[in-house]
Amino acid sequence: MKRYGKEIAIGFLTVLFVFLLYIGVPAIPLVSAALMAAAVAFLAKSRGGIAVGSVGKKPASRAPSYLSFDDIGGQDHPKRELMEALEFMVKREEIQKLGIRPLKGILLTGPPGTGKTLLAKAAAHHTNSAFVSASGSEFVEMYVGVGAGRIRDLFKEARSKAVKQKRNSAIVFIDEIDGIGGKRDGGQQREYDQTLNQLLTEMDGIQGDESIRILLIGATNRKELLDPALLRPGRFDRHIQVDMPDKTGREHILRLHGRNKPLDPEVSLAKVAEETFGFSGAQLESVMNEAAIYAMRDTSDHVDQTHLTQAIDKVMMGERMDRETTKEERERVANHELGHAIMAEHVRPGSVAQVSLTPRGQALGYVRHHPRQDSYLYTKETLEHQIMIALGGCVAEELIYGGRSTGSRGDFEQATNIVKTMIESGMSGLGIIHPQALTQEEWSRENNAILNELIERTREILGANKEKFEQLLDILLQEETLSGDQLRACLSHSMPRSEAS
Ligand SMILES: Nc1ncnc2c1ncn2[C@@H]1O[C@H](COP(=O)(O)OP(=O)(O)OP(=O)(O)O)[C@@H](O)[C@H]1O
Ligand SMILES: [Zn+2]
Repeated sequence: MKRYGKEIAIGFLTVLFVFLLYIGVPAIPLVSAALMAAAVAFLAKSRGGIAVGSVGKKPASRAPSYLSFDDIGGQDHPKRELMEALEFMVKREEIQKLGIRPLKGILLTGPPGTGKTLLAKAAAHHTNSAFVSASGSEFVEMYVGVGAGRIRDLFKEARSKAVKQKRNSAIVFIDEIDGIGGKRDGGQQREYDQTLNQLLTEMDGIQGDESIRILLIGATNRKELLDPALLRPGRFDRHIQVDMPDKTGREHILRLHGRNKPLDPEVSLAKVAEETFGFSGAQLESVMNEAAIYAMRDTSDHVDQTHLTQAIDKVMMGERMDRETTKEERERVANHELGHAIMAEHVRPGSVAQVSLTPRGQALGYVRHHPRQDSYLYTKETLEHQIMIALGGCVAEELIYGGRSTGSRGDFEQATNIVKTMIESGMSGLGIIHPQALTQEEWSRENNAILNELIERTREILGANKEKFEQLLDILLQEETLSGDQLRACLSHSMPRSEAS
């Protein structure tokens, strides 16, 4: 009915327009023409939801204002667990009849950028709940009492938003909840206590029979820091682990973020997934975005595989820098990187993809390894090999220049992290231990023992290959990059110098 009304209105205006023209009133046609235009605009708008200004243009594909579980890549396990837990909210009456205590809190734990916030938003959509959120980091510097007030307001806001949106439930999401519910010791203790107490009070106040059901979802990447009071039954009842995506998950995430981009038909996202071992969802989103930026720089209207490869490097290593380096610096960096690369080929033949002297981000050079298989278990041998690859840079500098430089800081950090894993996994001389039972001194003694032995082994291997450094250095300095195949060709047989270039 309504729609016909508009058609009739237009018809009427048209007749009026022609009539006015016919009787020859000169000023009026202008007015009626304007009226006509307005009517047409109104009609177009009411039909397609598109304003006249954009008729003819391709309507921008607008993202829906909600986020569903289908918009989250990978993470099948956390998604399933979360949906199961949410049944408690959906099937309220059954739960009440059976006298089951209402689910009050779900804790999502896992590394940054893995989609915890997305999961919380999808949970709100799935249960048709209002959604409010805050971050624990907001609370850290607050004056006494302010934090507690903010928590109270947050829950109040959740209830009133649900009423306004005519929903009968609300989800309160607190990211970095360790900022509020951190263990009660150290510094700003009084404020922590008040804020945390308020949060506990709010949680305890959640009833199963309220007209607006509240669910608290917390996220943290440091669960061990949380106050045990938060983890007691009746508070955060469910803990869901959200991990880094595996290869299939990575491909799924890449596909989701590629939906709004013109990808070249030849693009293989499976390959990108393979090469992005260890990337979080947030980093994968970044890869897709950066690839599109590279396509724009190339004035290409498609994102192709080389754009994606460039984007992986950028997200992994940072933007390519035009840094002025001296000849001596470049040589040292080249030898350092060759140390990593030769060591890598020694312990994992075929693993080096490329050695590069292009400064990126903080690094003056880098070695790109072929993607590894996703693996979740590491043997002592693999961990030792990883440490030796990390130490290869500094050992090479020692062999060639007789000393280290500051360029190995990151390598040492990586090496000591792996040593920590080894000690904690009972692979050290200390046997199976509880890590917290070790004193600082015992830690560093064991750490040094392991590292010194591995430095020695690295030195032996690289020392035996010393002449290869000279041969490879020339190519690397000249070409700025050295492919894995070039490296392997040189290592497998003693290449005369002339063949190297
Ligand atoms: N599984 C995923 N599927 C699709 N996109 C993802 C996924 N994980 C992360 N992202 C992308 O990364 C961004 C950040 O993710 P999100 O904020 O959910 O991570 P988080 O785990 O909450 O991280 P933090 O702990 O840093 O808050 C998202 O907006 C999205 O673009
Ligand atoms: Zn290094």
